[in-house]
Order: sequence, then structure tokens, then C-alpha cells
Amino acid sequence: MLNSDIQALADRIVHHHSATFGARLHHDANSVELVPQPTPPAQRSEAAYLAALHACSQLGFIAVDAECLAQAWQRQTERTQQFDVTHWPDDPQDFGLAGADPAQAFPACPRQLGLYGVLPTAEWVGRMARAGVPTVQLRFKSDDQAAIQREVQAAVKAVQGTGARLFINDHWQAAIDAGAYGIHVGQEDLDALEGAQLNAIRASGLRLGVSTHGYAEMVRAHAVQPSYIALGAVFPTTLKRMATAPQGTARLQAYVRLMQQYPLVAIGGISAEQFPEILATGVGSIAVVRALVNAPDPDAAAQHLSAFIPVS
Ligand SMILES: Cc1ncc(COP(=O)(O)OP(=O)(O)O)c(N)n1
Ligand SMILES: Cc1nc(C(=O)O)sc1CCOP(=O)(O)O
Ligand SMILES: [Mg+2]
Repeated sequence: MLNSDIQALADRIVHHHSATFGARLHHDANSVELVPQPTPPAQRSEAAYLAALHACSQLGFIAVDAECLAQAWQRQTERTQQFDVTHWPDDPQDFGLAGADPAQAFPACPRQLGLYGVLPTAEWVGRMARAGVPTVQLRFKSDDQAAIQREVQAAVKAVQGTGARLFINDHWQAAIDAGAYGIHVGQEDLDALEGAQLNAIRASGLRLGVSTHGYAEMVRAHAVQPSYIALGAVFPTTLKRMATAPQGTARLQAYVRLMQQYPLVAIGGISAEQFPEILATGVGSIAVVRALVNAPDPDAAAQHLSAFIPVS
């Protein structure tokens, strides 16, 4: 049970931010309600922390994200010496995101990666690169090591001469061996990597992209200082099951404010109609699968969607 003062603070946070974070996703065809979550057990006893833990849970943040936000709200209150209900935490230092060792960072990649095609085969990678997609990823799902090596090598060959940057999803050793531009890993992949393996990727000079689905995962990703951070799933997608509900554009906007030190990629259920609202959040790239692969004319879709997003 919260005491009445803390409950009152929590109510003020919810009242002030529910129009932003408690609202339905701004995507009529696929609207999803962000449902209140149970408040997780408290780790601290300060008022700002307790109120924010409860309020963020009410606003639909899962336990690990509510905890992260509550810690940040407490740090913000201590740092500014006031509890400002209007100011949703967005300062990296309040999330423990300041002061990393630059020598441990992965190589930089451009902030504006532009349209980012996530593609199932080397053939698709080559086709979309030739159609002008500036950033492509081979997302080849297989346990057959020989097939993986073949496909990764074919993808590297397929982008030669096109200027496209090629990331390889999951298969980091094959990506290093074949000389890809970069590697993309999910949170589970990151957790499974041993220190020596992460060091090997860093030493290879390949760029590293990391998936995230909320505050706790962004903090986890920051610990390895990747080249870019992917923020998903913005809208519902049929291609992957995820523990978190789709984030929506309001959360995406808050994540972009917090993670400005990284190139940012939005992913998940994004089609041409949503490009303007996604770009307005400040991300430098939009990653899509179906908007290219399921398009009636994928080459025309590649050209049309690429033209929306600046590349650097
Ligand atoms: C640009 C980009 N963002 C996120 C993902 C998802 O990667 P991951 O979490 O590793 O899941 P799988 O794609 O392997 O199912 C991605 N591939 N690309
Ligand atoms: C592969 C993938 N990863 C996601 C994440 O949020 O991590 S969403 C996603 C699928 C994106 O496909 P589409 O553009 O067709 O919805
Ligand atoms: Mg993966």
C-alpha cells in the first residue's frame, strides 16, 4: 500500500503524462491499448522513486522499465533539487548513461543510416541494394553453418559496387570472416556473447547494432557502446514475438530524446504512411521488412521509401 502523499504524487505523474504514454498507439489500423502493469516490488524508499514506480506501471511500462524510470525520476529530483511532475526523465545522466570509456566503444556509423532493409536472403540483399536502399541487413534464419557461411558471403558480394552498408543479423563470426560492414544482435544474442567474443567483434572493426524494446534494454545496450541502437517494435509486427507491447510514437519520441548520443533506427510494423511521423521523432533510420519484401513492386518501393529519408 502506498501512503497517501506518495499516492498523490503518483496520481499527479499519471495525470500529467497519461495523454502521452497511456494513450493508444497513433496507428488506427493496428491500435493497441497500453494496459496498466502491476507495480513491481520497490528497491528504494524515497518518495519520488516510489511514486514514479507506481505511476510508470500505471502508464503501462513493464516492471524492468518502470524500475529504470523510477530510478531516473529519483536521480532527476536529487540533481535538480525539486520534484518536477511535468519533466519526464530524459537526461542520460539520470539513467546512468554518462561517463562511458570511449576506448571501449564500437566504431561509429553515420547518424542517418537512411532506409534500412532487413532482408531474408542474399538475393534480396543484392536486389534492394541495387534498387538504392542505403543500408541493408541479411536476416537469414538457419542453424546450418555451411548455409550460413554461403549466404553471408553471397550477401557481402551482392552489395559490392552498390554503396550499400551491409549488416549481418546474428551470425557475427561469419560476418567478420566475410568482411561485412557490421553486425546486428538482439538482447538475447548480446547476453549470450562472452567478453572475449565481444572483444573479437570490437577488434574486427565491424560496426555493431543492438535491438532494444524499452528503457532497461537501452541501458543494457549502452553498456557495450554499440555503433547504433534499434528501437522497436514501434507498431505491431507479424514477424517476431516480443515480450513488450508495441511502443508507439510517444515512447519512441522519449527514447530518442534520451539516446541522442547514438544513431537510432526505428523498426517494427512501419509502412510508408507512418514514415513522416516516425522521422519527426528524430530517428536517423527506419528499418522495414514487409514494406519492401511484400510490396507489389519491391524495387519501386525501395526507391519510393529511400527518397523519404536523408542519408549521411
Ligand atoms: C534494425 C534491426 N532492429 C532490430 C532487429 C531485431 O533483431 P533481433 O532482436 O536480433 O531479432 P531477430 O531479427 O534476430 O529475430 C533487427 N533484426 N534489425
Ligand atoms: C525483425 C524485427 N525486429 C523487431 C524489433 O522490434 O526488434 S520488429 C521486426 C520485424 C520488422 O518487420 P516489419 O517491418 O515487416 O514489421
Ligand atoms: Mg538476432
